[in-house]
Amino acid sequence: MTTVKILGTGGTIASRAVDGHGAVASEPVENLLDGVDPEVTVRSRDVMTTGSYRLTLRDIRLIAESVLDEAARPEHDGIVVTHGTDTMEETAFLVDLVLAERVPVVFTGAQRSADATDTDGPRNLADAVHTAADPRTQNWGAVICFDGEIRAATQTAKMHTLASAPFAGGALLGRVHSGRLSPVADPVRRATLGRPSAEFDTTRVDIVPIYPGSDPELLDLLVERSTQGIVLAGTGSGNAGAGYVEAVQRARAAGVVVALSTRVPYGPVVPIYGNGGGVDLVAAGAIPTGALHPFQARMLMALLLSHGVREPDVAAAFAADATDLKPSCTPQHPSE
Ligand SMILES: NC(=O)C[C@H](N)C(=O)O
Repeated sequence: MTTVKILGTGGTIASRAVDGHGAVASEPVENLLDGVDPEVTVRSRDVMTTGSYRLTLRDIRLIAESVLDEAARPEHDGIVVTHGTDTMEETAFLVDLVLAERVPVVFTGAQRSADATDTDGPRNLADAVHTAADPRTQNWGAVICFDGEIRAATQTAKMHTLASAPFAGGALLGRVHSGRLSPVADPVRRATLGRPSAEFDTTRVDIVPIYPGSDPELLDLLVERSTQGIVLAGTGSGNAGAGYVEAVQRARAAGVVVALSTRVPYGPVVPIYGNGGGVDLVAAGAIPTGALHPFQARMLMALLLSHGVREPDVAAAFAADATDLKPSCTPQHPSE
């Protein structure tokens, strides 16, 4: 019989209203298993029970370690992680970076609490278990399964605060409905990185959004606060206004690694513009993050820096995401 391990971490799928305090993650994962396919042997345990907006890098490392430990056990065909949607893209991406095993790791959650009459949690969890149990998902890495869609963790982001299908961006690998999984594509996976150590917990990488009138001296303040890395969420294809090129140069001179991402949800960073734009920022030492959005770029940079990786190897790691011409998946059914 197929065996799936479910790791609970909290999120809306595990939340109930607490009088006057809003919804709070409180349900152990074993209370959420009602809709799961009885044909699959399910084992479950809680790693933590919290809203994902509260997660620290340490928490994310502990979740990733639990996943890797379970994935290494030969009795498991797949792993499911229940997780809040707010930062699911960070945890799922970190797991994808470090997962060497072939077992799929399927993240899911809910947009409506466990005590809502129309909660979407049970269906999402049932879909996630089907996905993890299906032999065709072996070697898919970490994926996000939500509202019937299965997406590669890489490049996926929460794009809607309330919608029942909040995730988009990453490659669509398959669809699952009523216990039937239809694969669409296989992900193109990057080389596996070493698992995070305790060093990861305190590796400081900050994100700086660029907007009209934003102050480049924020970079200097972060350098003063001993940041180790800065990800710029640039405008458009990766640009910034007056003063940022010099601020990047100062940060680089202080030994801080700077990456250039974009605040735009879709499309890669491509140095096109001068006069302080992407061409000048890259010349000043900012590493383009390709199609990785700022929050996943931050996770990759934090993992690399915590492993002691220094430039130019950080730049080489980002080069894997550096072009939209490289497909992030190979279609199984080109017509879909
Ligand atoms: N839908 C959710 O799970 C959102 C929740 N605030 C969380 O991330 O924990």
